[in-house]
Amino acid sequence: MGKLIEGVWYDQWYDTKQSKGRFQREDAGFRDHISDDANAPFPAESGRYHLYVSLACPWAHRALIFRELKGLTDHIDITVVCPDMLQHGWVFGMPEPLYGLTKLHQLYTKAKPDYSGRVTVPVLWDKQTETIVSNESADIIRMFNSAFNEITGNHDDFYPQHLREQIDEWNAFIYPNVNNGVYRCGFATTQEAYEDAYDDLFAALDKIERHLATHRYLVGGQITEADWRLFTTLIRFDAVYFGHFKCNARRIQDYPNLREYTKELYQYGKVAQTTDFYHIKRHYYFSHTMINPTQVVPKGPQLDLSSPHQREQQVQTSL
Ligand SMILES: N[C@@H](CCC(=O)N[C@@H](CS)C(=O)NCC(=O)O)C(=O)O
Repeated sequence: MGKLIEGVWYDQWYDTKQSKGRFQREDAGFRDHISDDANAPFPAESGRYHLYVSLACPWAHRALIFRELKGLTDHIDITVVCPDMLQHGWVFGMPEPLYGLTKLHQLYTKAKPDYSGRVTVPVLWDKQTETIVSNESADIIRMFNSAFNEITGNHDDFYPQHLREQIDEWNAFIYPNVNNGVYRCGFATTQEAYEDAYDDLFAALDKIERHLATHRYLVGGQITEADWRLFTTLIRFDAVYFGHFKCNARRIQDYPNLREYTKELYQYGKVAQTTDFYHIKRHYYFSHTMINPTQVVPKGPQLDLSSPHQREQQVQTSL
């Protein structure tokens, strides 16, 4: 694990000394946008963009899910990095297809030779101008949601105008407390920082559990972006965050509504095929050697994600 400083790679762990042991996620460095306007700098075009992902990473998983749901698999190719992220950061098992690079940080310096910052997935690459359009999953899923609609003919909308305010509210609550909340637990280097993050996380999950007792989804009776953003953390929770990140007040299995909701989303469309528990467990347990120095990866837990979910009955009985 490391970062680029003025284009040079340094192998270093997150610095939590300045923040009293608290993990603080860096903002993404590339924030451009693909648009459905043909004259935009990055216009939507079939075959022009390439997505670099890790199957382990919850942020990259959002992008993979939207690529599937929005019918983009024939229009945007992907490269999957190795689950092991060690001294070189994210690396490719085989040289990646566009330039034969072996490490993801080489792609960042190809886009910006003096880049400073962390080298993260997902990365949305423009083959034409040979640069990174965006390495921010929150932006990438918005682009996938609408920019390619004319090309794919898929007009499913996970961020509909009339629900935007409520979706944004849930996102603003779920990001610090849940999505990043599990990392705030796992990467904390002081007891106090860990306990604060843990309390925030379980207060948030308890609140979402109560909400899901009377609402099938987070917002508006339909699956939205807010659900998919929550899902990629929930699906990793029992396998990784509960043990490895010490998020162990309760498992998702112990929350009846969250458990069935997670199953419903997992069973939706081709979402199960975007979820890879080998990569998920291997990445976290093998890469974070300061948390798990033996690099032993647990065999369990055994999860039942495929039995029919009970969401209809659950929501009806509590109304
Ligand atoms: N804000 C980014 C965060 C992405 C992110 O932090 N990805 C992690 C993988 S789960 C990563 O690549 N970490 C490498 C590092 O921090 O060095 C997004 O949502 O796209």
